[in-house]
Amino acid sequence: MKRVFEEISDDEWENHSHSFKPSRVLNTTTNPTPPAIESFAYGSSKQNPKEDIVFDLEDDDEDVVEAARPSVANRGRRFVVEDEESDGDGDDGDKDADIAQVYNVKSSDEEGNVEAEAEEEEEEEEEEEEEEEEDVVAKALQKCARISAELKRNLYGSSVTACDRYAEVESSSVRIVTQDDVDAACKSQDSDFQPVLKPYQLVGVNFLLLLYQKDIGGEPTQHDGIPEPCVVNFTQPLKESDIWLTAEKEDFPLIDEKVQLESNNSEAILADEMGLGKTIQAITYLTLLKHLNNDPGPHLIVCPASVLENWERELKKWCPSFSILQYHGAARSAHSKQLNSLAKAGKPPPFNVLLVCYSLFERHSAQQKDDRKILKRWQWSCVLMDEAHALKDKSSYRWKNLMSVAKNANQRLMLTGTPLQNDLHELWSLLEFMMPDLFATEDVDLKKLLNADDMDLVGRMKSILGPFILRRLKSDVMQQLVPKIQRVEYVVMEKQQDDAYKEAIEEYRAASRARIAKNSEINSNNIFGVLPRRQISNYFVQFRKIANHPLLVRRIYRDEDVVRFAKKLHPMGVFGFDCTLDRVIEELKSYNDFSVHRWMALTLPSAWVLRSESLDISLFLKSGIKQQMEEAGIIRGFKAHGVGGDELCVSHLLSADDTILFCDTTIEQFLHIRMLLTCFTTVIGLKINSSPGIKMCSSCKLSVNVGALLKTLRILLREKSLLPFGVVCLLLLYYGVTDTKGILPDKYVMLSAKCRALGELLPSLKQGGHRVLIFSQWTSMLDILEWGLDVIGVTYKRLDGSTQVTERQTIVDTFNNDTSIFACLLSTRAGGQGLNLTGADTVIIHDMDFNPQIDRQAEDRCHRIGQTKPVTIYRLVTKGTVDENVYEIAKRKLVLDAAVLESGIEVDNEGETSEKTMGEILSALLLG
Ligand SMILES: Nc1ncnc2c1ncn2[C@@H]1O[C@H](COP(=O)(O)OP(=O)(O)OP(=O)(O)O)[C@@H](O)[C@H]1O
Repeated sequence: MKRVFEEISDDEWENHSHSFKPSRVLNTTTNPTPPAIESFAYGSSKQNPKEDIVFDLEDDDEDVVEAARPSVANRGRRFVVEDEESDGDGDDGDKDADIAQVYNVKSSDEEGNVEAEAEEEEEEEEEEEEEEEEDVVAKALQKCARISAELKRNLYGSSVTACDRYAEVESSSVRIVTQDDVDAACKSQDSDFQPVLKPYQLVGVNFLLLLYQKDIGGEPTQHDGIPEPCVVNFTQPLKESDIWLTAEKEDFPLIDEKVQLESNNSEAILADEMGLGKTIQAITYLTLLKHLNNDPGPHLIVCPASVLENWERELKKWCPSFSILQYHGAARSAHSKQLNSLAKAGKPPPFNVLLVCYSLFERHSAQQKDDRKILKRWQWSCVLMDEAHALKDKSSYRWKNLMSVAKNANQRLMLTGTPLQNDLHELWSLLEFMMPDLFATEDVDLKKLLNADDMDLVGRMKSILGPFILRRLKSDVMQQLVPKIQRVEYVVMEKQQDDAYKEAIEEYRAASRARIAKNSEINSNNIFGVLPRRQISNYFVQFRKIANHPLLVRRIYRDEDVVRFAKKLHPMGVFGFDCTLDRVIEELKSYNDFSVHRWMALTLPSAWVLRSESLDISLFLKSGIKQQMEEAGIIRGFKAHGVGGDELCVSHLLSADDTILFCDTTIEQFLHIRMLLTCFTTVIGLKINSSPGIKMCSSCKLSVNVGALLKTLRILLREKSLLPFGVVCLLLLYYGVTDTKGILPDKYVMLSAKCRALGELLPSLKQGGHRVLIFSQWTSMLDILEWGLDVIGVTYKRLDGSTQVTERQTIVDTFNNDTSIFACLLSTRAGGQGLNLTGADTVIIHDMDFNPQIDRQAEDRCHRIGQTKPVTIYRLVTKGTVDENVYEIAKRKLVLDAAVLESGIEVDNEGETSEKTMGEILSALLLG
């Protein structure tokens, strides 16, 4: 089945409510058999007897077909009736009548019969549809099984009967390249770097090269003529004749649709466990393609923003001959025009590798559409997707838009340490992306068809997919890997937090009861019958927040306080001078205690604490800028003192009488100010919505008057020093508030059991010479944790989704290299994947996810190649809260994972099944 993968249309875009539908299956205890989806992880343990059956079938396609067909044993009654009837006379024409007769016999009155007939017809139609849909799956598996069998013969040669996966194959018998070839391909005259692959990495590179040689992923008919597996002379370079598509690749011709449709593809998933060096294997592979096959690309590498810099760095190191272009942020703006005109003119791209982020495929802006248009004009040799589990949802914009670019590539290569999501249909999404011709299912509801409990199906898929996917575990390949110790710290709430939790239970219980009282037909045992879905999710999140920190809800600041603060903030235009008082009150009322506190603290004139990579107090003091600012009347009574080398405390910036007005702003000045504000917010880590600087500037309508300030600004801009920017930005935010009432004292940060636990744990870890990564799913929690770490008195860095992409690698490097920094705060989403943070040897999962694989990704930021110390993982669980439920579910899932091997993950907080689980927990909590 051929699919046309095109850019999402405007209509389609409009109709989508969510780009990424979260979906995670959390297997509950109702299923006694561990779902074996993770057995796709290609473990050697043969848990499923069917595996062997399928494996033996490769010499007999018909049997493969049979094996690939979904089991009918558990289908509904109609199938039984139909089978019996067809057995009788085999006449399809009589079938409906016969079925009706069957139902008539069961029915007692005529009317009922008519209804039953109608229902039956409907059922029949549905079942037929279902059957057709099942057929789509069966057919896809059947096609894939043929190719798989062929590929196994080619890949495993004589080992075929004994091997289920490439990793098991005696590596010497299927090698194309050796370390010598790698040396020759990766060497550079300008560098002393010795690119030495570990033995299993060499196997990985050979695997990719073998698949490159073989033709997979196209229509089966194209594979009938698969050449006999070559007797590989492993040290010889590949010959032109061994490779397909080399002819079309010359001079990077623009896409010829005809050629593309007929071309063969090579696809693979490299799924080694996190930290085993997938990046390096993939880069070496691309280098070898150039070295041995004269295939210089162009290659497109798509990855999460956090690892963009790392990719560029590793590419430069392992493949110095490649020219690389990072197409993101400032580099994007600098190059888009040039790339566009080259692409339009049919000229080859000026790079071997283009590095882009997934975000380029997620939005519908004109800019991103234009970017994708450019990408579509070139014929890519390899489109490589890092952390490819990002493509688990085939209905997402990301999947569709990326496919519209990748469909024409000669090869789609996926890297993921967690190839399997919790659902088979998510794995299918990956496979369909990799091999759309084989796995396309159009609108079939895969969720319905791909049941993870169907061991038969799981076994078949596992065996069929074996040759396309290579996965090794750390325990398999790295005997010397440092141990990973898991610890769970149960923490106990003290009165204030406990009260907050109990109050929430009472409030939500009362709300639920009120709804039950209103409607007597409600099923009062099931929360889904009582509360709307969104409410269930909201309540659950509130419980989780309180379990993490009571300041994450508003309980301390009463409505009167909020109104009082609003009256203070309103004249300052904190939310924009256009904003009415009522609107400010409304806004503040929606804030949690911590946010209200922070807003009040930010409007105070004293004791601003700045923290930044670029802050250098001595530079500031020496530069003469301070003096200029004082002379210009911009600062007065400036006092600075360093804390931990990179903090600056500025007090008494201005007296309340000094007014800083901005009026008659020119565009240029406005842009400067906006830049400064953005800079300021970065410097002190202030978060106001997602793009703080912009929001503040556009809404504040700052008017400019302070000529001296602007003069100084110009000086500062010339100096290109970030520090004074931060200081000046402080001035911009100065509104003359002197009332410190309402600010929470430091002891409040220790209100949570988890922060108190950190208060004990962190100093002792520091004393023991350990360094720590602290993960939370919520950036608001990270904000509180920053406060907590300040109070505890340890140094730290922070990385989350709001961290500039260009800053992320610097933060990683600084943390890894500067041992005076004790901790790194990370959001699980932005910091949990791809990063190398081996500078730490301890991971604290502050709040766990339902899905333990998300946390495992986070753990492996420091448990990876390069780690020399044993790694300890702490999970914090607040006793007597939903935290315990989340942990129990995650633990159960981990046991299942262990039973069937490793699995994969994507970060999603509100998947369907977690919704179901939330419902179960809340039913017990509120209705029990
Ligand atoms: N052969 C090697 N020689 C030296 N360093 C290596 C080698 N292989 C991997 N590394 C280093 O090991 C670290 C982990 O590698 P990499 O980031 O490629 O792992 P990964 O499998 O992609 O992990 P993840 O799934 O977490 O993204 C990196 O710092 C990398 O430079």
